[in-house]
Amino acid sequence: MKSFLTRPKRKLSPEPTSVTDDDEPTEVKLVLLSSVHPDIDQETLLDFLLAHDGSVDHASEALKSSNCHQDVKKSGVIGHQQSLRQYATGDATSPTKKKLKSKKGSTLHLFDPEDVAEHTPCTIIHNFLPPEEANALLKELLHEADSFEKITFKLFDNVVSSPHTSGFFVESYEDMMSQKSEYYYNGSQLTDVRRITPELTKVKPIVQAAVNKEIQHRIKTRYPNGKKLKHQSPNAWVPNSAFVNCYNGAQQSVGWHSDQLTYLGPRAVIGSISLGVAREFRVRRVVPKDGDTKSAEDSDAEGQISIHLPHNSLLVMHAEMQEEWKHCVTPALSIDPHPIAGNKRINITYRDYRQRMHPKYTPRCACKVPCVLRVVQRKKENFGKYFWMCHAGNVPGKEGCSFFQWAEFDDDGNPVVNGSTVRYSQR
Ligand SMILES: O=C(O)CCC(=O)C(=O)O
Ligand SMILES: [Fe+2]
Repeated sequence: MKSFLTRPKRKLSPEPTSVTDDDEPTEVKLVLLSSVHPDIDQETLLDFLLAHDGSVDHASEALKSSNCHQDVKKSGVIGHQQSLRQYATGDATSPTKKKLKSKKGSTLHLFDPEDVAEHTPCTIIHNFLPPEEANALLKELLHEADSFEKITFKLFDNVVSSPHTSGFFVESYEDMMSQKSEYYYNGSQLTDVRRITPELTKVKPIVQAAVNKEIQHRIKTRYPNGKKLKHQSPNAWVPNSAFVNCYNGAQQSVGWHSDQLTYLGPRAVIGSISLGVAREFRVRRVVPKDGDTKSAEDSDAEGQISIHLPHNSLLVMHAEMQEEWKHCVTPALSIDPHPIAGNKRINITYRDYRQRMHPKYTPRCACKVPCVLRVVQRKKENFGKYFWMCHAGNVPGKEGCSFFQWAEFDDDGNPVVNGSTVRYSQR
C-alpha cells in the first residue's frame, strides 16, 4: 500500500514536514485508513497507526481484529485514551509525578505545567497575556485567517488539502520580498507572505521575554550539568517571524511532524500561543532503532503524551524538541465553542530565523534550489547527525535530484564549512 503513496507535496507554505524518509504524512495515512474503516473515528485510527509504527497495513489488520467496530455500534463513541490516573503507581488518588509514564498505543494526558515540564520537551504558561490583549490578538488573527489558505499535498497524483489553514508573517517589507524570492519550503517559494500585524507586534516582546526566561530555567533545571545543549545557540532568542494556523472545527488538525530546521538552525526553540478553542497537542519521542527488535521499554518511550492547550496559553518547544520528538494536533471528538472564536482555534508559532541560516549560505543541489536541513532521527547509526538534501521533488510535477551532504555545526549551532565556522554578514 505504501508504494502507492506519494510523498507530501505541500505547496506555498512554510509548514514543516516530517523529517524521516520512512514516514508518509499522517493525513494521507488517515485518509487511507478511513477509507477502509469508515465507522471508526480519526482519534482511534491515529492511535492504531501509532501503535503500529505508522504502518497503514498493520494498523488496518489490527483494526479488523479489534473490537473497535463493535464498540462503535454499542456506544457510538470509541477510543482508548487513558487518563493520567491510570499511570499513577501507589496511591491512586495522588499520582506520583516521577512515575507517570507514556505507553505505546495509549495517550498520557497532561494538564499541569509541572507535569508538562517533567515529561515532555515543552513548558506551558497558562493565562499568559492580559485577557484583553489575548482577545484583541485573537480577533485580529481571526480576521486574517479569513483569507488563509489550506496547505496542499499530492495523493495518488491528485492535490489534496491539509485539514487546517495557515499564514506566514514577517517583520518588514524587505523580509517579505526576501521570503518570496530566496527562501524555499518543500521545494517551492511562498506567494502569501504578510507583514506582521499590530497585535502580533505588541505581543512579540512579551513572548520573547517569557521564552528566554523559560530557556534559562530549562537549562538550569533539566539539562546535563546545567549547561545548554550541544549545538544550541547561546544567544538570546529573538523571534522575527510568526507562523499562524487556524483550526476551524473539531476535525481540523495537523499530522505528526517535526518543524523544519533549515532556517532556524539546530536545537531551535519555538514560542507557540494558543487562542480560542482549546485543543490537544500531542508529542511523542522518536526512539532510534538499530535493526534489532525493539524492547517494550523502547516502545513505551514512543507513547503519546497529550498537552492540553487552552485559550491564552504559551507553549515553549525547547531545544530538544525538533530533533528528538514529533508533535501533532489531533482531530477532536468534540470541542467547547469559544465566546469569541466560535469553533476556531488560532495558533501562533513565533520563530527566530537565524541570519547564519539564511538561504544564501544553504548548499544548493543540482536543481539549483537551496537544500532542506534534516536530522537522522530513526537510525541509531548516525543518530542526531544533520544533513542537507534536495527537496525540489516535493513540488507537484517536478523531480528532485539525489543531492546529499552532511551538515556540520559548531557547539553553538553555527554552520561549519571545511572546518571553519561560517562568518555571516549582519544586515
Ligand atoms: O497548532 C499547534 O499548536 C502546532 C502547530 C505546529 O506544529 C506548526 O505550525 O508547526
Ligand atoms: Fe510544528
